Amino acid sequence: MKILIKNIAELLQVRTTPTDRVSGADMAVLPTLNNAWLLTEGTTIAGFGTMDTCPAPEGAEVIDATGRAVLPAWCDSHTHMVYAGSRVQEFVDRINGLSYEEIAARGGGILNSAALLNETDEEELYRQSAARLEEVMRLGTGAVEIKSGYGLTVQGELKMLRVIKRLKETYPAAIKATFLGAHAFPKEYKEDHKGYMGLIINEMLPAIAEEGLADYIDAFLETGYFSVEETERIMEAGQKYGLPAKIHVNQFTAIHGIAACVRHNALSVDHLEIVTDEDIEALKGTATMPVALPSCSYFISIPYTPARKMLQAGLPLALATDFNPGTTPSGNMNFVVATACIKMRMTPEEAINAATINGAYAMGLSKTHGSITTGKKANIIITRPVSSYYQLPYAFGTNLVESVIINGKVI
Ligand SMILES: N=CN[C@@H](CCC(=O)O)C(=O)O
Ligand SMILES: [Zn+2]
Repeated sequence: MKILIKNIAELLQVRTTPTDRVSGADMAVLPTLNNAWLLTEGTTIAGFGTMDTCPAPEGAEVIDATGRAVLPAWCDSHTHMVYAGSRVQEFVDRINGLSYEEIAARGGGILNSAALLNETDEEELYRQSAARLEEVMRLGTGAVEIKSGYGLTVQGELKMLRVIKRLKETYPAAIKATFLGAHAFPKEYKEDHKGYMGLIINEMLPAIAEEGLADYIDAFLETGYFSVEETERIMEAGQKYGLPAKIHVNQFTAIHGIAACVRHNALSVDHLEIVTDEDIEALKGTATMPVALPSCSYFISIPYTPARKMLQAGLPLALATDFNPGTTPSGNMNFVVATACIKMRMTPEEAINAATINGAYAMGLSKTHGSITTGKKANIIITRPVSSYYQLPYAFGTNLVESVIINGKVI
């Protein structure tokens, strides 16, 4: 199957030389073609150019994109979209004055979602999760990472990861699975960290590896959750099974966790609402991608990642949703991009780079996703008519995604 998109007003994120990620000042550059065409063939991008070179391939479906922007589908490198039910009561509790940490200290938060998940059967969990995935694909997400971490038992974690596997097999979006058994200490292990660490390392990990259910390993490195030392053990255990680390860190406190993640060659460090100069120094010149989650800052009213400071230091930055029932019940990457521009003072060019090419890097997909490049996956957003792509973050509450192509098919 071939699709020819022609008369594209602005074709964004056009990369002809291999680019795995962009950093610092380069993030302000978004290579663009005006008055362009793009051809897909099968599941990949077959070519693109300006309209004076537009081909007329036989049998191609033709889409006229007059007045529209076309860009790579979003690459959302951090989600927890496999979960049961919601935490809507905690949302109201926060409105009434409780903080995220206070709710967690009362036994709510992650443990609340874990209790519900363990009561929910796999079929129902799949049904709820598939509906979320379908929604975000319609909003332009073509590649997504999904974490476990609401099981916190061997069976619960396996159930989540099996649901992720089934989503991978069923949907055209690229999906990476991350094992997050180290998301919180279950109540019965509150005073027995060693015991839960043993369960993760000696029981969960081997069972997950046996079924080939995970691509990455994660831990919530935070005061009151997993310490630097515990997270280091988790990363080392993951390495033994070939699972690189993607770590939740610096959401509420900076406790020298980023340097530890870098030492363990983490693929990404995510959240980063609190970032010190030492953290920035630790990230410089490394292969670790910092990932900001502005919808989380928005929803639970915590600081935004200091993007300007990080880009000025020459670092790269990716943007992701953090879609989860507690801190971010939204998987909308369009809102993430807008919020990064509005609240983190990222330019539209920086935000789009962060949500495409750098997002792909943060889940090991930059060879196949994240840019308009011949041979990469045909994962494409066509917008509604816009005066320019600046309208994407500007009109922040409006859905400007008109159609989405994933793996060469209009979804
Ligand atoms: N902070 C850790 N994990 C999730 C939230 C988990 C939850 O509250 O359910 C996050 O990334 O924000
Ligand atoms: Zn998260």
